[in-house]
Amino acid sequence: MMELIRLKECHSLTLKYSEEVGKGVYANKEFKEGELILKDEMLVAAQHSSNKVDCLVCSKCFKLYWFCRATDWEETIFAKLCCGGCEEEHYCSKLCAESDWESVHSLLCTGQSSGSSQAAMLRFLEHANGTNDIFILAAKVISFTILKYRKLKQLHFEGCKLLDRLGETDESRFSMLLEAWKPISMGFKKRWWDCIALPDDVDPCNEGSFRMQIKDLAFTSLQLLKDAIFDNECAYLFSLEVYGHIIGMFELNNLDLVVASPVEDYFIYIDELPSPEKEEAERLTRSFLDALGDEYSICCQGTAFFPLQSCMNHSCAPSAKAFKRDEDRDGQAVIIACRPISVGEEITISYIDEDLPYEERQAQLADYGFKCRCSKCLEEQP
Ligand SMILES: C[S@@+](CC[C@H](N)C(=O)[O-])C[C@H]1O[C@@H](n2cnc3c(N)ncnc32)[C@H](O)[C@@H]1O
Repeated sequence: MMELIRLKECHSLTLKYSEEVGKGVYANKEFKEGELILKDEMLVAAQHSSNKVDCLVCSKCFKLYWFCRATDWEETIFAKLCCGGCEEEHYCSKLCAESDWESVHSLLCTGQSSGSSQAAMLRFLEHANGTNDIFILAAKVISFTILKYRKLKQLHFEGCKLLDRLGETDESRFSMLLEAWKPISMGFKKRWWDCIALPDDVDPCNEGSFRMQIKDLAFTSLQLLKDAIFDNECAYLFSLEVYGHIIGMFELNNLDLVVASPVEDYFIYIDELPSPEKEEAERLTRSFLDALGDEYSICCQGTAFFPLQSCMNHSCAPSAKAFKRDEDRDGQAVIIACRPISVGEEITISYIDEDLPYEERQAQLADYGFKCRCSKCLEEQP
């Protein structure tokens, strides 16, 4: 964990473990109110399939498409293609396309040059889109780990060519797989079917069969994924236990991906202009807004895995807020201090609307599997 913090050069933060709440993030320096604490880059992310129709974003950095400036015309045309030739993913630049291909997409692509069985991958995606698109995120985690493992293995054996691969043992392969898995292990929690909240329309006496149905759904999805990308050397990743934990990690981590539409800012800006500049600006931009249609201000919505943010615990009187500033136009998580924070203090965020009454807060937090005992709850509990 500390390695990840070092890699991200977050010298101002530290991770600690407590019996009561597990991992937590603590301040190594003082933060002023409004100061940036952390920009956490997502490891894997996916836009909700229903949101894809209304909001075109880069599949790697999640910047809104027409907001990205390409350097020249050729780049603009080239940038939008996936390296494998599928039409599912779109990119704002060649750099994003190549980086996504190398880190995740090459195994999940349904194009001609994909590294998986196209028909099997299509079956997996169809099932995920028809049931729960969290499976696509889980597939991305598995693909990320396999590709990283292969890269580590290649690097390792390039380094000891003369050994004629004698160094390749089950043990060395396993330790490379563990190394590839390390960033994901940060968010590992409970199995999906154990931690998913019971929906309101399910009678508590049917809880057992509900959880069984969820497990069966995960099993079906995993079989379809195995048909598409199974790798014998990474067989551990394809166990139902690991798959259930990966999905559970998204269920329990408060990791929404939101990238606002820049058009919203335009309206705020225009509203604040004095007359007659306001009317003039509206006249000049009306044709552009008409061309964009009614859904111009829909933001990108999805789910992402942010390794460090996933270690931040909840408080109804939080010390920090996940809050995008004007300049934060991509899918990174931005954490800002919402009051002064002293050295050694825990950085907490609120997973819910902390202004709700006590009972409602506790009910919503039950979905995350815990009863909140923060200072505000202790004060307000009946
Ligand atoms: C996003 S994770 C936070 C990191 C977590 N402590 C860990 O070890 O990975 C959310 C989980 O942390 C625990 N948690 C977070 N805030 C808590 C709190 N105020 N009280 C008790 N448990 C909490 C719950 O188990 C919750 O499902």
